[in-house]
Amino acid sequence: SWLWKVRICSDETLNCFAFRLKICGGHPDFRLVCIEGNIASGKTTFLEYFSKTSNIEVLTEPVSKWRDVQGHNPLSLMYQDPERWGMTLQTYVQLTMLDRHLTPMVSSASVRMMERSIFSAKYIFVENLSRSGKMPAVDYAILSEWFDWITTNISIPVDLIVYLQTSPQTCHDRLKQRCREEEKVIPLVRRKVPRLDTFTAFKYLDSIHQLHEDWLIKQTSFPLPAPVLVIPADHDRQEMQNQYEENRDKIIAACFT
Ligand SMILES: Nc1ncnc2c1ncn2[C@@H]1O[C@H](COP(=O)(O)OP(=O)(O)O)[C@@H](O)[C@H]1O
Ligand SMILES: Nc1nc2c(ncn2[C@H]2C[C@H](O)[C@@H](COP(=O)(O)O)O2)c(=O)[nH]1
Repeated sequence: SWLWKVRICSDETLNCFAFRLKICGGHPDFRLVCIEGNIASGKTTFLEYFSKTSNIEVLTEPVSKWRDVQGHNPLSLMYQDPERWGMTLQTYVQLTMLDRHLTPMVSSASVRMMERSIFSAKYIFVENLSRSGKMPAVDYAILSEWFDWITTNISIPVDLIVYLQTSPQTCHDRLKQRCREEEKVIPLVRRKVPRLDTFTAFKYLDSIHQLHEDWLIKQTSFPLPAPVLVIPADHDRQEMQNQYEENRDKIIAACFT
């Protein structure tokens, strides 16, 4: 029996055990709040504000990984040719968002705020590529099987979704202001051209907006992994900080009910 005890305590067994625990969802000792919203709706700004709170740990979207994976930029490739590169980007988004969900806390905080989720990657962005005819059915089917396997076999607890609800016009204006390199291929003016642009910004932002509304407000499209707290986010910076403060206690309380 001592040999069995030695085997149980051997490193590879413990590592394997820890891995299984991680995959099978050992109960995390923190609450997770996913901050959802359209492109340029103010999620990063929201997280920057709450990152100053001692009891909250913040995880932003791994956009830097999508812009540089071993020297490749799948985000840029997708914007330039979504039919060819949509699957490539979404496969990597799904991997990196799963990694985000499973990343252990690095602090003693009891609440983690995470920018978006593996759920919005699938229910918003993959769905948008598919519905706009920019993702072949076979790609959509394979991504969906991957997503279903992951969410069936791996525990991915979410305690609250905060939805920063904006109008597409507000996001359009802020996107121009931010001016991210890869997004420059999105024509930021409503162009009247005979053929449809790959990404006519306003149409793109409006589609992404509608998918958020269907999922988080009307609740007619996909299941919700957690309750939703809606924060109107079209206001200016100062008013948004007031909104953040007015909702701070509500956010924390919702995590522990
Ligand atoms: N309330 C606001 N009013 C005006 N500009 C804002 C506001 N919140 C954020 N911004 C600006 O809009 C752009 C997008 O904000 P960001 O927080 O990066 O959005 P997201 O993370 O949702 O893409 C940034 O340039 C940011 O400085
Ligand atoms: N095709 C996808 N694009 C995505 C996804 N998640 C984010 N994004 C894009 C949208 C923006 O260009 C950029 C960062 O998003 P912000 O909302 O922070 O501006 O990445 C996705 O799953 N698929």
